[in-house]
Amino acid sequence: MASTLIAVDDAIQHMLSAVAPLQRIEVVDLMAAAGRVLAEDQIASCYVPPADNSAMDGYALRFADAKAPLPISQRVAAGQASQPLRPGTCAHIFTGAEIPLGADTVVMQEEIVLTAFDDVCVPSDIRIGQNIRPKGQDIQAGQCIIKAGTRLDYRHLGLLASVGIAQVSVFLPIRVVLLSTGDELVQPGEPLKAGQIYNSNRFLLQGFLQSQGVEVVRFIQVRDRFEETLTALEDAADSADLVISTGGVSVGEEDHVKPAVEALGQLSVWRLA
Ligand SMILES: Nc1nc2c(c(=O)[nH]1)N[C@H]1C(S)=C(S)[C@@H](COP(=O)(O)OP(=O)(O)OC[C@H]3O[C@@H](n4cnc5c(N)ncnc54)[C@H](O)[C@@H]3O)O[C@H]1N2
Ligand code: MOO
Repeated sequence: MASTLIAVDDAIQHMLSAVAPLQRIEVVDLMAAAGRVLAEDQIASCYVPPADNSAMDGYALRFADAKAPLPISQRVAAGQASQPLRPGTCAHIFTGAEIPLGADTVVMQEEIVLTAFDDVCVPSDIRIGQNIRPKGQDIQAGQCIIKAGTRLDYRHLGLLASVGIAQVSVFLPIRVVLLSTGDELVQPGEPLKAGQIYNSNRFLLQGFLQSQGVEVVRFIQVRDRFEETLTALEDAADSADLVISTGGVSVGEEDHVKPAVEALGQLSVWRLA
């Protein structure tokens, strides 16, 4: 009978080719988006960092001006807008603050010497561009930062927030009904009588499905009766995108899932190798 068995990979291919991806979409706040699957590519509409900023507390200046003592013409802290730098001067600047237009170098405050007039003298071994985090170093505007189909985790939330995205389109979860068949099944927590066995499949499946972001909308347990199995399958199909049943698929008199499926539709994959 080996020739009637279907290889697992073939069965998976067969089932995948028979279904279409669900396209139900909703918009959720970023805080509620962890674990959800993105429905659209996410494009950055701004740069990160949004402007050149200082990696150090110190003095921003034009590299070309660095040889002479430089009077301090402005003070810029993080969160403040800066003014264009007056030629021949420097700006007292703090970590995270925007580099004034015209400045191209930052010297740490530990490395400078103040003259008697509070002008700033910088060492001779500075490099142009030092201690500046350039605009767009992390992300460029227009760049796709996350592709549709990505399941969002905490790292994606941080990335989306960094470009100011507050809401995202995500797919609604797949709705699954779990159907356990078998007169012998008992829920954990109940006493186990002769002939009975604990329903472990339900917990295994439900736990796995939930970990995959699937919504288990209902659990049904049926006894080994044809009518009961038929009714349960019909009910389940009404409220679910997918019904997963366990048990009742052998070939004995007590196995009603196969005839019930055939009575309601068609069985297209049967007997796996
Ligand atoms: N002259 C010196 N300057 C600095 C020294 C030093 O030894 N001498 N040490 C540097 C080191 S090391 C560090 S670390 C930083 C620490 O500075 P801050 O604590 O002021 O930096 P942050 O406030 O953490 O900002 C860094 C950067 O990140 C941005 N930021 C801050 N919070 C958020 C947030 N919630 N979301 C997004 N981005 C955030 C902030 O704007 C800055 O660009 O000091 C060096 N300086
Ligand atoms: O070394 Mo800082 O103090 O974390 O970048």
